[in-house]
Amino acid sequence: METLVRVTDLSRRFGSHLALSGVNLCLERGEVLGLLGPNGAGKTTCLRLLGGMLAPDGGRIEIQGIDLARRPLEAKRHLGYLPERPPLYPELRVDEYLTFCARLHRLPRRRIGEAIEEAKHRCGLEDAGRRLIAKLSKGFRQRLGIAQAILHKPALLILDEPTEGLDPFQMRELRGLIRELAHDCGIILSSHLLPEVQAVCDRVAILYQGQIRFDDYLPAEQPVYGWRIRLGPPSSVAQVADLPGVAGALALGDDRYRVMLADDATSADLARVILLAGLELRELIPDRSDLERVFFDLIGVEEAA
Ligand SMILES: Nc1ncnc2c1ncn2[C@@H]1O[C@H](COP(=O)(O)OP(=O)(O)OP(=O)(O)O)[C@@H](O)[C@H]1O
Repeated sequence: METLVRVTDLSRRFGSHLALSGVNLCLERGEVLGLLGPNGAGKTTCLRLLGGMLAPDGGRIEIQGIDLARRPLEAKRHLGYLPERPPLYPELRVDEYLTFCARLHRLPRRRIGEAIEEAKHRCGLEDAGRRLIAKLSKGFRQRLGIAQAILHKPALLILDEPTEGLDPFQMRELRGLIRELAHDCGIILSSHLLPEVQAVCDRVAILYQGQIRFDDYLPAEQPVYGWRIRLGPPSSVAQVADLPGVAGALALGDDRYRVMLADDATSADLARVILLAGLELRELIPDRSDLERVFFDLIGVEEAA
């Protein structure tokens, strides 16, 4: 494993407001890390610090072992950054814009043409070179934003809310691209959507009020979505498992059960068959993974408030 990024005890204030405090993170090559949190949690601040756009008040960032504060130019050579709003010039054509970015990345002149073709190919922009940026769809603009970030083949790619504002089809395409890019670099992306992070990331760090509250790998397989029920006594796991639409049941004690539904069954179906079987339904709640529990405890409550 090659550690691309190591963040230690990072903090940043804006006036009296502590936007980020005591953040520790690391990222290995090949990993996609999702920074998940509600609006104002500190995601953009964290990514801007990682990208060297903002200086921290405390802590340390190392990119491929290079201290970003001490050797910024050297460290930044290893990173590509897509801000929340891609820095595009609508009056330029795609090739013109990428040539401009290649110069900013200080690519040698003789390598620019080849680097642009490769970045366009990876981002599905092969036929877009002559198109005016003003005329590109939102999905293509995001692709172009990513193309400018990977021109110089960085080891670390930072993507701030990359799928924000895309339609479901564009989102799926961009997720595929992110997974593919992760074959040869490490990626940190931010999102405020749990399913988004679950769909594309290997690991998730939940940021809330400027602090990391959860940091763990996601299971390779999506957790099977289940339900927890509590019935009136007496009841048995066999009664629950035999209900139509129930694929499996596990007794949790005190007439509580974890229930897996067959593919097309819903929680409303479950409630109906329980009542039809003459059982008393006292509780029916979604069975969440640890990640979902943390996320909904912190963020679900916040958003509902
Ligand atoms: N330049 C700034 N000046 C003052 N306060 C700022 C600045 N940038 C961010 N903040 C504050 O820091 C906190 C974290 O903001 P940040 O943009 O990092 O959150 P976020 O998680 O990216 O939110 P969003 O999902 O809305 O983009 C917020 O309270 C925000 O108002």
